[in-house]
Amino acid sequence: MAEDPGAFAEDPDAFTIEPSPSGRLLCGGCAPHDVCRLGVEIAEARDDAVRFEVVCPPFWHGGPGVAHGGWTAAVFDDALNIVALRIEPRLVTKSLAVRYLRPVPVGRPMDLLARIERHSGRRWEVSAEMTLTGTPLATARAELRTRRPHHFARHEAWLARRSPSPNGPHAES
Ligand SMILES: CCCCC/C=C\C/C=C\C/C=C\C/C=C\CCCC(=O)SCCNC(=O)CCNC(=O)[C@H](O)C(C)(C)COP(=O)(O)OP(=O)(O)OC[C@H]1O[C@@H](n2cnc3c(N)ncnc32)[C@H](O)[C@@H]1OP(=O)(O)O
Repeated sequence: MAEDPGAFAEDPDAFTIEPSPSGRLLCGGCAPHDVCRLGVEIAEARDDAVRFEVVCPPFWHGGPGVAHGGWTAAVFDDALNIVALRIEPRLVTKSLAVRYLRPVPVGRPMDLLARIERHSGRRWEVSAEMTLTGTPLATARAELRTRRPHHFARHEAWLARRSPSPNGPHAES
């Protein structure tokens, strides 16, 4: 079915990123808590790079004293977006590749440096490294996209067409 963005009564994409009461840039799930529940804090920001202090909370442990790999990936997703969000507020992650080099400890402050590698049009290439006392634990690369207008409204319209119907689920593609 053709999509007409002009047909959307309301554009959820119009939301703006406002710093939380404590000045943090937080995603939708953490904004009401005024704290990043992944344990990510900006330590230092430059034009094309941001340094973070990250600590894996105990409830994200995978093995004994060791972070779940999904925590590491989520932290990279967060940091890699934040480094570009400072220039372009309308981003989504298109791909994310993580290399797990050593186990990541729970409850230990670590350093994460994220940088913009390349930017052209809607395409952003970003990279990051997580270290403990200078030793790399994990690295990541991601490709981000500047969202097209009406990205979230388009998603909602697509989802609405997936609603169960009397003729059975997924009757319309
Ligand atoms: C969940 C979003 C969160 C955004 C958060 C931003 C700020 C938050 C504020 C403060 C936060 C502070 C720190 C931020 C920390 C973290 C940020 C996390 C960022 C994320 O973790 S972000 C979630 C994961 N990442 C996605 O969720 C992307 C899903 N991936 C796509 O969205 C597209 O893939 C895209 C845009 C990457 C490439 O798209 P493109 O434009 O280059 O290519 P194209 O147009 O050809 O689309 C290809 C096929 O996707 C269909 N398609 C496209 N857009 C659509 C839409 N809106 N609705 C329904 N279908 C859609 C087309 O219809 C076509 O389908 P088909 O092949 O069947 O024709």
